[in-house]
Amino acid sequence: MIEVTHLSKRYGATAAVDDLTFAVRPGAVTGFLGPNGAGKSTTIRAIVGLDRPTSGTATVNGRRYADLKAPLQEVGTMLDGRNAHPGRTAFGHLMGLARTHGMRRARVEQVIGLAGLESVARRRVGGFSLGMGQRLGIAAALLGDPPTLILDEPVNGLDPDGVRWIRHLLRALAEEGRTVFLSSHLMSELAETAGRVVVIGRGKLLADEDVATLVAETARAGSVRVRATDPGRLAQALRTAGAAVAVPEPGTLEVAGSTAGEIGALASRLGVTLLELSTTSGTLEDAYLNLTADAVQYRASTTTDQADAR
Ligand SMILES: Nc1ncnc2c1ncn2[C@@H]1O[C@H](COP(=O)(O)OP(=O)(O)OP(=O)(O)O)[C@@H](O)[C@H]1O
Repeated sequence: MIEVTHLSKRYGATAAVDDLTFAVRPGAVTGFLGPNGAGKSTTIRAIVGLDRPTSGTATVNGRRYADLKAPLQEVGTMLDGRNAHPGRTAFGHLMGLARTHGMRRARVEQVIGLAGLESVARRRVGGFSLGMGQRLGIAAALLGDPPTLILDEPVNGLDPDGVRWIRHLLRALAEEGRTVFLSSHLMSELAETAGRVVVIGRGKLLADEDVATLVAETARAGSVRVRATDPGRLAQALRTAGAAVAVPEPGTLEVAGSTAGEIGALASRLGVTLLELSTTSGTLEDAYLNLTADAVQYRASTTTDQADAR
């Protein structure tokens, strides 16, 4: 379990992380989302002891990272896929890590298999594609067979096959009872992988929820697209019934606050023939953009304010 409690980190006048509190539990993949500059990397660096918080704490299984006896066996991290020496082979890089942490060659072979690196294990890391570098970073994170994994933007640079691979791997690791925490600035990347999401903006917590709850909330906020023989009459009746009706193009209605079934029944009562009736549920991406809209706007207006002040 990862626990972040009243965590704040300031860089001069910038509050990169501002009184952030959340917990990441085992047995699920938890996504860590926020727009660029929201404070995700700063939070992760505080969790793994690379940044000293201005105030508050970040612990893994109740202890600060610096106090962990065998960090590699307790927390697997991937903060930057490209931290291996370019002149080394993938195998050499992993073997070096394994030796300094008292791990056996068999484990190195195992993680090379898990990360799908068999065919390139003897090649120099300097010639690796971004995706291969990410796989190597994940292999290194898994080396100590840790119960907790923290991955900063692991999907970055992976092709569709790689994305599918990492989704399966992370879900399987969570199903084994591990704590899996990964950051992204794209909801779409996480929606199919994570069971839970922690969303931040401007260093503050915006949401800490099950993805299923977010999906349900988003679906409720969806709308119904309607084309009908007498759209004007149908629109009026819908408005009278309390629905919000927009007309995106002549003859087409966009209805919120009424289900497709209710609209169908109403049209039938009015004797209006429906030509189209389709539900458009809001996407998780929409929910995320709504959540973070203020954070992004704030950043944009701050830049403008600064420009105006000059
Ligand atoms: N070492 C530093 N010195 C000064 N400011 C910093 C430093 N590191 C981060 N910041 C600032 O803190 C804020 C949060 O940055 P952080 O990198 O944690 O965000 P992020 O959510 O990881 O963003 P991204 O998705 O772009 O990686 C930003 O305004 C950033 O400019």
